[in-house]
Amino acid sequence: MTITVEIAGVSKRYSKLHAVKDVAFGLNTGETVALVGHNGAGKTTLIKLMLGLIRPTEGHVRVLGEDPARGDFAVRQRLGYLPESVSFHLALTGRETLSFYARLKRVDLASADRLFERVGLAQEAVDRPVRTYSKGMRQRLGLAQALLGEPRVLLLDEPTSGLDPALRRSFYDLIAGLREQGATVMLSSHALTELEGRADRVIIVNRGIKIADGTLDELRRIARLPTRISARLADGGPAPAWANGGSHWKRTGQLLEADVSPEEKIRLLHDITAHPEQLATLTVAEPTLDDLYAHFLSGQETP
Ligand SMILES: Nc1ncnc2c1ncn2[C@@H]1O[C@H](COP(=O)(O)OP(=O)(O)OP(=O)(O)O)[C@@H](O)[C@H]1O
Repeated sequence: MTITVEIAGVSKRYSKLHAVKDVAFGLNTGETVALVGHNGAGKTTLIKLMLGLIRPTEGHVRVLGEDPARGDFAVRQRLGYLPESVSFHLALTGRETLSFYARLKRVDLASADRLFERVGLAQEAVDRPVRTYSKGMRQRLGLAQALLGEPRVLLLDEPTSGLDPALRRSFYDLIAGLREQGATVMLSSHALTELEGRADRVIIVNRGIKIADGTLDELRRIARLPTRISARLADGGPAPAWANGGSHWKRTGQLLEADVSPEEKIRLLHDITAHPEQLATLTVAEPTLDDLYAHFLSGQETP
């Protein structure tokens, strides 16, 4: 794995306000990282710093080994960006829009054309003015623009907001393909549930400070939140021994539920599954990203 983005001791101040405060992290090739936080937490500021649109007040930012604020064309060419709200010239067609950005990035037009298929914009639509596009089609065009020149680093600000579930899925499929090709993808999002299983790593920011950074499993280990085990007993049989031991089972009819610590979990599951004939169903719910997010933010002041 090679590091593609390095943020070291970075702060960004606007007069007295710290939009970002002493943040450090690295992003690697082939990694999809979610940047999450409340409104005003500093996500867009971090993305702007990586794009070189603003300079840090302190610390340094490196993208593909260079300072992005220097405006090095070779770096900009390998950096893709999808802003939170894409706004295109409504009178231009999809093809004209993409050609415009392709010229700016010095990408040949034939490869730009192939992006329409990749993002799922039908040929019938590409020669229509953007004015006639739905929100999802505009987002696809935005993504095609971000993918121009096969970027090594892709920064996506709230990429799935306003998209329907089918579009979201196809969007994440595309991201998975980019990850396989070794691109670094950072996406900021409020949609925590959909990030599970899709982001390799999650960085949580609050009031400009990084408060958590790790894979979902790592964050679960740190947070030590309980796992919920729900077991529905088969009708007619005797109550299993494990249901009588320990005081944490809550029983509603045939349904038994308990919140158990990471240490207890394996032992209990072992006991429960020793007699599968006694069970109708068994569900094991690990803490979700929503739970972890609430945990890491608890006790913190939020904006
Ligand atoms: N150009 C600016 N001048 C002054 N303050 C700014 C500027 N840009 C951002 N801020 C402030 O910095 C803080 C972080 O803003 P930022 O836009 O990075 O948050 P965010 O996490 O992207 O929020 P959202 O989820 O709402 O997009 C906010 O308090 C914001 O008001």
